Amino acid sequence: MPPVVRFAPSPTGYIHIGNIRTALLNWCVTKRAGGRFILRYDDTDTARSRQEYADAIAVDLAWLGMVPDVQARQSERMALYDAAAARLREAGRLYPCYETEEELERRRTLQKARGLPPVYDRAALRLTAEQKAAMEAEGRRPHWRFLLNHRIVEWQDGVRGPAHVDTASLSDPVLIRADGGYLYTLPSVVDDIDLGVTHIIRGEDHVTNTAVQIEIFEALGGSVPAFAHHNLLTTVSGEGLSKRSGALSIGSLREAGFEPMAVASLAVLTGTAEAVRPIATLQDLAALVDLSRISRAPARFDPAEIETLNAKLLHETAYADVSQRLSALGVGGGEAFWLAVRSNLVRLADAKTWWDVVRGPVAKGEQDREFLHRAASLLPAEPWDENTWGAWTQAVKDATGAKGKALFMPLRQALTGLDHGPELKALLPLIGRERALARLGA
Ligand SMILES: Nc1ncnc2c1ncn2[C@@H]1O[C@H](COP(=O)(O)OP(=O)(O)OP(=O)(O)O)[C@@H](O)[C@H]1O
Repeated sequence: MPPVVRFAPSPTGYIHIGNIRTALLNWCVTKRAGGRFILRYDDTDTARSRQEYADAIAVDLAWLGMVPDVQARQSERMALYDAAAARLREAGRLYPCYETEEELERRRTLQKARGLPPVYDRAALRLTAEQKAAMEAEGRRPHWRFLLNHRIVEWQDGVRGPAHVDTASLSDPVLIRADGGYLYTLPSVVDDIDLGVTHIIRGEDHVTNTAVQIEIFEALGGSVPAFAHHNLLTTVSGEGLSKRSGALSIGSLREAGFEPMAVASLAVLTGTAEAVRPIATLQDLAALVDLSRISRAPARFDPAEIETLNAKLLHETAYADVSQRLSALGVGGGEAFWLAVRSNLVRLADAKTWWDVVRGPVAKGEQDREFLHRAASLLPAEPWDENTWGAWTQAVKDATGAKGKALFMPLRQALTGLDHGPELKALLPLIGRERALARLGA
């Protein structure tokens, strides 16, 4: 059976490189096996979720080449969660609690003072019907906790190998808040069952959730998917990433002019046993993904590496793959120009700078006018090709005795206005005889 995976961000900010690592790993695992990819907006937190963020997530995924097969929004699926909550209540697995946050905090402080773990003591289970009625009459509204089975929950983790959590060490999780709103835990399981999710690949921030959710899958009679928890990406200084801070957002990397595959390669290969390098397509990247070779330690993400990777990727990119974007930038010169400049680019937009150099005007610095006049008089007739530069500079060398840097640098500076840049044997035919003569001051 082909896999069904989901990427389930909360639309509470712009997704960052860490979130996209999760999305890409899911995409790679499912698409190479002919499976489906669900984009599910976990937007039960109505105060913080925004349509604008949901739209931006879809744009970010599409930019990286991920178009979901199915989209779902939790805010539209409340009836399913209500039905599941009713079933858990009937089964005695969901119970009302009336403690306020302050009461709970006081109890936790006491537990810690006695050297006990700050785990919820299930006091609400001992409330009588009268006590509950009295609290309701006072206007207190319950929140609802899931009754854990207090057992060792085990699973074979795709990244971490055999994994287990003793749910006796956990507080019964709150599934429904006093205002009736659902926390993430229950809707996620209900949707995974309803949408037929077979593999859950997510960050290791969810390991404890997994133990709880496996108990909920079982309580609802759903089949438990395979789980894999990958390491998280951090900043270079080791800090976590958050949608709320906006740091390293996919949108900002796109606006900075990076190639989607440079971003994708770095997001997926960082913190794995694979060497970090630019991979040309998602398909090729998918073939490299091996969940069991993802490191257990958090992986530092260095934005400076994107520049290196982006440059390497462009250096190997074929003209056909960028011709439309070059036209949109106002860059001409066809394939010959692309091949001449691509190894000098860090970002695609840099091509425009070199195109401006070809077209001119170029900056005029200090010039040895006599030398340049001599060189101009030796310029061969067109048509020019890759051999023109070599033949011409040989002629200039023979005539003037200049060699090495003394020969090439004045010519480069006069022809391009710069002391560095693409190889002149490729650039000279694009500049052409007329412009070359003018730049040499002839
Ligand atoms: N730094 C990270 N590195 C790798 N994966 C991450 C990172 N942060 C979150 N994820 C993963 O991204 C997915 C979407 O998570 P979620 O929407 O909760 O994002 P978040 O960045 O953790 O949230 P927020 O900043 O809004 O609290 C989850 O599977 C989560 O494990």
